[in-house]
Amino acid sequence: MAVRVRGLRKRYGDVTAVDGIDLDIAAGEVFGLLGPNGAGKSTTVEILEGHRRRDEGEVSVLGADPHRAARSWRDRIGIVWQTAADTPELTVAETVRHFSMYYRDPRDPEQVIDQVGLTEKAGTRIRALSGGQRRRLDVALGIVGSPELLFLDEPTTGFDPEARRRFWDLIQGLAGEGTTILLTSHYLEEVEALADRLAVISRGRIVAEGEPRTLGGRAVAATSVQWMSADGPRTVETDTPTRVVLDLAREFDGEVPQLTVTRPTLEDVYLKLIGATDE
Ligand SMILES: Nc1ncnc2c1ncn2[C@@H]1O[C@H](COP(=O)(O)OP(=O)(O)OP(=O)(O)O)[C@@H](O)[C@H]1O
Repeated sequence: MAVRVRGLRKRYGDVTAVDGIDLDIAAGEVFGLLGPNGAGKSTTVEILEGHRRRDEGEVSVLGADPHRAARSWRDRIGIVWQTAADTPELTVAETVRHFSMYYRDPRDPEQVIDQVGLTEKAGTRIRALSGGQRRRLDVALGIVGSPELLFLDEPTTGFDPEARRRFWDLIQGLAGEGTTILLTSHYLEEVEALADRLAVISRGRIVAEGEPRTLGGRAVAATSVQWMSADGPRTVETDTPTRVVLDLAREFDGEVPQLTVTRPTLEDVYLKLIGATDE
């Protein structure tokens, strides 16, 4: 296990931010943490990173308690901070090179800059980067130490669609090399594209956990079949969509006009899950 958490609790005064979380993340897994604003995602991640003290519970990250871990442990994890680089007058290349020197076994800075798509901006000062470019630099600084475990807290906020796709390729590449990744995101399609497993967290508790494909009974939920009948659009919710389509094909004697067959999206399931705990 790369990450093992049992009974994690954290309070800020009257607010219980994390209210008894259990979590297992296997080595090499990409794990997604989803939840609405204020659900407790960042608090959980910060505790796992060793940047926040917990009130209760057991936490093991790469075999150590993050709160007591040594310098050598820190070398094995990567964190994508929101605005890691505080060096506005340095260039992209200088910053990545500078950060790489903190690690025992860094990646080649030039290659990292290329991986995040900043080669053209390598000679540009940080202060002259756009918001999305800065975020890409944050990602570069998170991976330059070749971490075994990478924490990505809302990594693609502010990315344009092309940069987001490129980032997904990068993450899939890192996962392919065996990097364990804990990702939080508000973009459901991002978690669906990247995560092997995910947990939905709401009000400090995990309300569902599983593969994106099957979360919250998604794979067995009723399927919606829609088509255009002579009287207008029709929709049927069914557990046997194949049978419905076969019957329709027979009825129309061939192509069914404007036929669509849809299962609930991850977003449908997610909204239902967090809605259920809001009542
Ligand atoms: N330093 C702090 N002091 C007091 N309360 C805090 C502090 N940090 C977080 N909280 C509260 O704890 C709860 C959980 O916050 P947290 O940042 O972990 O949520 P989150 O799921 O990461 O939210 P978001 O999606 O908005 O980033 C919230 O109610 C928040 O207001």
